[in-house]
Amino acid sequence: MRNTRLDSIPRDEALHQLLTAVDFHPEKEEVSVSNACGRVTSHPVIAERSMPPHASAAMDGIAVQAEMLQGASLEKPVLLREGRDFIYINTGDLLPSAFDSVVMIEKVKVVDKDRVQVDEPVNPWKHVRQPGEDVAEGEVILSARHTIRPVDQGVLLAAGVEQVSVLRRPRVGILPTGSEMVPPGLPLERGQLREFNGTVFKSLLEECGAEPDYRGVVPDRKEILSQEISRAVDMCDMVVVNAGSSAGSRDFTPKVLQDLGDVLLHGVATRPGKPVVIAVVKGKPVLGLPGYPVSAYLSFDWFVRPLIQKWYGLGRDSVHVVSARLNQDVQGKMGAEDFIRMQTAYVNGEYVASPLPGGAGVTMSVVRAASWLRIPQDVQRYHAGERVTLELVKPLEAIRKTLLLAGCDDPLLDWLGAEASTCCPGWSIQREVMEEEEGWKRLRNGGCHALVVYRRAGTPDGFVRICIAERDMGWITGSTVSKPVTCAADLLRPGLRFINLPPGSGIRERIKRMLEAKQNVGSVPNGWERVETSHWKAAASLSEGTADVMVGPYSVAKHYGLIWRPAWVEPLDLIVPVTVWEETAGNTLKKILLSQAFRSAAQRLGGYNLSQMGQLV
Ligand SMILES: Nc1nc2c(c(=O)[nH]1)N[C@H]1C(S)=C(S)[C@@H](COP(=O)(O)OP(=O)(O)OC[C@H]3O[C@@H](n4cnc5c(N)ncnc54)[C@H](O)[C@@H]3O)O[C@H]1N2
Ligand code: MOO
Repeated sequence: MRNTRLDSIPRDEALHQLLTAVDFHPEKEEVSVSNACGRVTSHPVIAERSMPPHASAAMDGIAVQAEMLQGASLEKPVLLREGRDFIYINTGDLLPSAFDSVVMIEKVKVVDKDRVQVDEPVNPWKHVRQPGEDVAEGEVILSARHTIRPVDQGVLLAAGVEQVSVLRRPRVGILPTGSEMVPPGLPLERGQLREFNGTVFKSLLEECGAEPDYRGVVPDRKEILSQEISRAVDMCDMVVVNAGSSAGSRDFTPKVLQDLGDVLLHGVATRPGKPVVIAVVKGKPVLGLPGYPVSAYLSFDWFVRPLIQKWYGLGRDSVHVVSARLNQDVQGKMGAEDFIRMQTAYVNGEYVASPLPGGAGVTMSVVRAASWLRIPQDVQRYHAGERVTLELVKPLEAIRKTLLLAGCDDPLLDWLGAEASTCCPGWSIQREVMEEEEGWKRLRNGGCHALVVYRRAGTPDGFVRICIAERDMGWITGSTVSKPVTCAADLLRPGLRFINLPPGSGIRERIKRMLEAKQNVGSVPNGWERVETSHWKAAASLSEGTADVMVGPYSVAKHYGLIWRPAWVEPLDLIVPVTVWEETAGNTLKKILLSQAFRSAAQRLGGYNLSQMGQLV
């Protein structure tokens, strides 16, 4: 029987239950300091030797007895003979016991092969590093439970420590489940999916100092899952089972864990990430994390990372936040804590943010996110214009170098972003697809740096218009259509499944006008309300045969090998406020638009006239 009722335990409470149910006593092991980066010390570490071990020169020059230079002046310089009164010495050299100070070479006047002259006195121990100046034998150099960093490796070696006692790394079993999942490197057949959460977990585990044990994909068979979890529990200190944690007919993880040990809870009050199972088997934590990649990623952070911190007895990581103004309303779900992936940029001296589209299956939303907006369980909605606290994923410096473009979609704009960092190091471009009217509002409110439009009309005062390219738009059909589509009226052909761009997109308006001009007032193609947010995504549906026809740029048709018939040519312009255009952000845009890399990308994509690229129009 399936379990269709999930708990709704607040995340903090779920974590508390997990952390109080398990106890770790990691063994200690000795590792060589050169391999100790990232390891956690088991004891305080004491310096075994002083650094420097002996008095040594801190500057290049001559070693002298300070006494000899007493009273030296311009009028009465002191003459010194090499070997008797001084020796030449270099930074770091041992200071022979006959000397107590160093005179910098700049202050030494060479008289002849054996003699030098110095015309000022020197204090005893001047420019001499005393034994133990850096670290003295017996000093505590690192505390217990300290994560060793590169600089710590340096001090350990300096202090004569070659082997350091660290806590054993927890071995964490990774068990991706699903008969349709295929590990990286093996060919995929239709109906199969690439298993990638396992790799994400593996790297996250390495990042937090654990030893991942990727145990391969477990098929959807209850007995096998049970066997594999048991084995993993025997071999590892903790186990992460991925997918099969929800209410599907093949979601066996909760049941299997119940049979093998104690299930503490099944279901946390979060979106995404709800179907988490937390269990203890033979005293070891076993977590069933949801399969959707965003949910998997988040729930790893909520539960696995703190477990590893508990293993080592480390404190929790601090979260860096920024306060930003919301570009639009953001809706949470009743009774759950929401985690929204946010685009974040710095426009006209202010941080602004908008939610990224996509559900828990859209990994790209996490890839693109600069920050997270956490909506607590008791908040339902944040409003446009409201200031919210965002948890940073990218450093503020990267956010300050992010150009946010609103407006229409085109594959060429992906390449504007793709080439941004090549011609302007550190810079990136984020886009938000929206209708022109909405885009103008956004631009005027300072919610983005620039607006991409497909119509060339008058440019209001205070803005400049730059041509990106002219694009060839056409009627695109896939292999499901035998007779090509060559005009708007053809879209009405019975049986054709059209795929559209979101309301407000230029294509919608133009097709409507074209149909009206042909006396087709009120008729729309079958599938008019079926929407994809980008030309790429619409073309992917045509290529897979789940839609028959779309209207879009030549570039996507070419990429997918779809049939393309010309419909119209339109400009792709960028509207930028003068205040932005004349600042660093505007200069960066200019540089990318005029770069050879961007031009070459447009030529590769095909279907663009580049004669005015990057010019004010
Ligand atoms: N009737 C209900 N259906 C679902 C519910 C629910 O409460 N009632 N919850 C939904 C939510 S929320 C989530 S999250 C998913 C998670 O379910 P599972 O943990 O059982 O995951 P699967 O269904 O096996 O996988 C879903 C999906 O995730 C991708 N996936 C899975 N494993 C991997 C992997 N190792 N690497 C990459 N991608 C993976 C894949 O696209 C799967 O199709 O359930 C909803 N359903
Ligand atoms: O819990 Mo699911 O992870 O909401 O998407």
